[in-house]
Amino acid sequence: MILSDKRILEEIEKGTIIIEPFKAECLGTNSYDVHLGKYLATYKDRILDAKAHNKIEHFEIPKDGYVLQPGTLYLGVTLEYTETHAHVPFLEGKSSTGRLGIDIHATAGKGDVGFCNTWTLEISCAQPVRIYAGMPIGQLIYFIVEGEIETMYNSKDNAKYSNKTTKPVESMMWKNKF
Ligand SMILES: Nc1ccn([C@H]2C[C@H](O)[C@@H](COP(=O)(O)OP(=O)(O)OP(=O)(O)O)O2)c(=O)n1
Repeated sequence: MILSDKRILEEIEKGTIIIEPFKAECLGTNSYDVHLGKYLATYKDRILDAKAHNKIEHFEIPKDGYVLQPGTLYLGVTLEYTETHAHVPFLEGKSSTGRLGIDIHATAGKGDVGFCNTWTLEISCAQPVRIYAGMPIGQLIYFIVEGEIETMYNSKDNAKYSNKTTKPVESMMWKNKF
């Protein structure tokens, strides 16, 4: 089950969901709209290696926007810092971004109970498109979780994306043993 607008507000009042900054007008019927933060990043190397620590370069989106090009993976970040202590948060695109040919995640939409951070966006586009810091970019939806949680995401030793940041974070796949 997905939380309704009223239930999201109740959870915010209880402190089990935190969204900063929070604006009432961003609350949808059963979602909350999130916005593009000012930093983007691209990988330094063209060929990525799933076993290696692939380094990224951050840059700021200029005031008059930045044109994304097809064939490049851009890492973005939500303006919003979120904490979700009792539900499973999912990051989804918005129809209006999708209709511009913008994907905001390559494969990872699911968050974990206990995740406390900004969200890294895995951005690609179908054709060149100018994007702007602060534009609506996606939406968070909240699922009710069944059963007790033994290990919250932020308390896991191996929670790779739990260091608080306002910038996009590169893949930490290199920390996995395989
Ligand atoms: N587009 C996304 C998707 C997820 N996350 C955050 C929320 C998740 O709680 C956290 C971890 O996501 P995954 O479990 O999908 O990632 P991994 O399994 O690779 O990492 P870990 O081993 O830390 O669980 O990353 C994010 O910032 N941006």
